[in-house]
Amino acid sequence: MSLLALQDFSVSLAGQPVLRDIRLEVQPGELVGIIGPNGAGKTTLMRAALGLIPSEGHCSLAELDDGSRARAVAWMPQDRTVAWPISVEALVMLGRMPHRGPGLRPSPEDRTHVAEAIRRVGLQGFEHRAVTKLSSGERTRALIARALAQQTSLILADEPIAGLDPAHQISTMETFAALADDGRTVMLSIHDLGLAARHCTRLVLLGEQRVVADGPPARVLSRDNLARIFNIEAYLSETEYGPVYQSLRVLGP
Ligand SMILES: Nc1ncnc2c1ncn2[C@@H]1O[C@H](COP(=O)(O)OP(=O)(O)OP(=O)(O)O)[C@@H](O)[C@H]1O
Repeated sequence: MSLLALQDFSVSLAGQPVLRDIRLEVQPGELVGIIGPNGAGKTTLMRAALGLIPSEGHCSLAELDDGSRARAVAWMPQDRTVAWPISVEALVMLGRMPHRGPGLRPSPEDRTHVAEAIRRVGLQGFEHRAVTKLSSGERTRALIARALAQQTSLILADEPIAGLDPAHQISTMETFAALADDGRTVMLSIHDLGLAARHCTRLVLLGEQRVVADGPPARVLSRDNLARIFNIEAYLSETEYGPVYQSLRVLGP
């Protein structure tokens, strides 16, 4: 059974339709990249699926009560603001909140998950640094660690690799791929179509308020889809490293 299933799912913002009749079912073991031009509705799709903004139609997550949803789904928003100067360790520990009662001290298991999440994003040695004193990429990685520490079946992440250096973009995508290999599900929005093609098991292309294409990266990143939705021509080839993609040129004015 899929944890995330959307049917006849529509969202309007300020009276304007943004997404119409979305049908999307995500299975365990998938690393799903949500792609589409600026304004296509990637953030809106994830926020509405989480119930953060109103929607119409069916969303399986809406059937969960708040506590169950917090134990089932981790959310990493695009806004990386952390208002308080708490330590990296304390920020990542917030990911454990759904697993223990309010006011209870972290268990050894909580501490293990936090340490492991910090290790996975390469922030060992930063545990006691205030989050407000991190670089923007380091703060992004701390927020990814918070989502990892939550130990959920599903992670939704809004442009998690934006602003990361190349090595950390790759290692973050590899971390998500490893989670998917373990039977968890990761759905992320992403503008880097090269990394999307290389690491995602499935791409969902949003455009014209709908799902334009949904499937393996090579099929979704077709010449026609790239021209019609992104207005670009690109190079895409299957290589010994997997699919290699490069945007080449804008097609029209
Ligand atoms: N609060 C809001 N009120 C009205 N319209 C909004 C609001 N938030 C977003 N929109 C509009 O909804 C559409 C989808 O926005 P959304 O942020 O989901 O796009 P996106 O695909 O995530 O874009 P980007 O790639 O730029 O992050 C856009 O046209 C945007 O202008």
